[in-house]
Amino acid sequence: MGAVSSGIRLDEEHTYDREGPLLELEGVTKYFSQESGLLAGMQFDPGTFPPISVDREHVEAVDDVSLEVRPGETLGLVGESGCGKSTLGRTILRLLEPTEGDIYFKGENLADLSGEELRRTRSDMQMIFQDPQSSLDPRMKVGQIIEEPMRAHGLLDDEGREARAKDLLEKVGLDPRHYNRHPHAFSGGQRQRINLARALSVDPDFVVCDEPVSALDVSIQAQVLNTMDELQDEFGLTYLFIAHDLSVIRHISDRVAVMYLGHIVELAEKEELFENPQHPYTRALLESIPVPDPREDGARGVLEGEVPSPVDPPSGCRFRTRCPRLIAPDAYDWADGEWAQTRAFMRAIKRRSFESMSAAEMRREFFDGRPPGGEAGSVVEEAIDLVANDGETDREADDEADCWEAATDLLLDSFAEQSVCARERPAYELEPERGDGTHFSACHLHR
Ligand SMILES: Nc1ncnc2c1ncn2[C@@H]1O[C@H](COP(=O)(O)OP(=O)(O)OP(=O)(O)O)[C@@H](O)[C@H]1O
Repeated sequence: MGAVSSGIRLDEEHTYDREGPLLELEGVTKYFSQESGLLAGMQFDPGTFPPISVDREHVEAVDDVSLEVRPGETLGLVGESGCGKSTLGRTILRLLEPTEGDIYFKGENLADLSGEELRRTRSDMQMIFQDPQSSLDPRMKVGQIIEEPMRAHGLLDDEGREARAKDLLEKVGLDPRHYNRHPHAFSGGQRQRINLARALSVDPDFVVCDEPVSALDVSIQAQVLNTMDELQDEFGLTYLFIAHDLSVIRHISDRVAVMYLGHIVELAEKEELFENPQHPYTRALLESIPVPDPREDGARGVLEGEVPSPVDPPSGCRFRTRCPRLIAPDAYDWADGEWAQTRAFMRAIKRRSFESMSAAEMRREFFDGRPPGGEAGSVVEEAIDLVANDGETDREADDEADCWEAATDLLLDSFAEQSVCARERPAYELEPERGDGTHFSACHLHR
């Protein structure tokens, strides 16, 4: 093959123009097994050989994710750090072996591919990473860096590769005369452009972009995003765009998937998701975007508490332990407002967010003096008794802590763990308010 003269696409005949998704995930799950703490995880069982076994814990990084990515679109994947976004991206590209589930690319199950087919599919799916510094070999020249994937896939001859590398430099907004420079001569934004050129050198159809602009100055981010947008049209690209920053996601995405602790909790077209968010987690994320108004303190509805460990994630809805809208357990009768008060009381006890007070003060503070009646009321009274300081003189700190813990356990076991949010994993298709797409929300409020 000679130099590329007829445009930048290498194999237009392989462009995916069929109906249906380019990529489809069915129940994709990725657990990492890790040994639990030394000795703590050792089990001694004389009935087995060897009698000592090591308890393995599983980090449930991605759990049962099903979604599709359509040809030509940008699907944004957003969520707090550690929620499993990168793991999902890497599992899609088979850089990690899925624990369970299937990944279909252009209708083919990736697990069934081998030999030439697998090789071609691998070049069709590329990834760019957050840190343009460490992903570029400082000893190599920019031209070599861009040509490397073409060489690995046996594309073009030396002359053709050089011509294409220079073409690509121009396409990503760099000077082709810088072909012989080393990466250190470039700024962060320029280095990310080099990464783009390298990923595009093999003419992929699908690119996983893992936080590609997070390490860049905000002023540079938009420029790189705009270039990525232009290249998407020219190269016929489909992006899975991973970011924790909602403004970046809003800039680049057509549809947005929100991830929390290994689950997709909401997925909708961009406008629908930003204007009509349905999942309490999405709402909390949107509300925590800093507002550029100095009079706002930015602390509206901000997410409370820590993300639980993915080693032992909550049952049902994984967000329920932090959710301000946890659903009332059906096992009790609740009069208007009683559940909201009880839920707030339960959270305050769990966080120990108030100083010890008398039972009467607690009833007044949390229940306007009228705690719920019936069985729910008995549980509430029992919890109040546990932490109330009535008649107590100088309880030891340890005893005090035990009392709060006992009250927390009682309330969580009696109420939170009985909620449908704890008992069933939610999944609902909703009617969107905007656009004609679909709107998925994993929240039982849509029951
Ligand atoms: N190789 C590994 N072995 C064990 N646990 C891992 C491994 N890789 C990731 N994890 C864990 O899996 C979970 C998901 O991590 P992942 O990096 O996918 O999240 P993320 O949303 O991309 O976060 P970030 O934006 O911080 O990269 C985390 O709890 C992480 O500690």
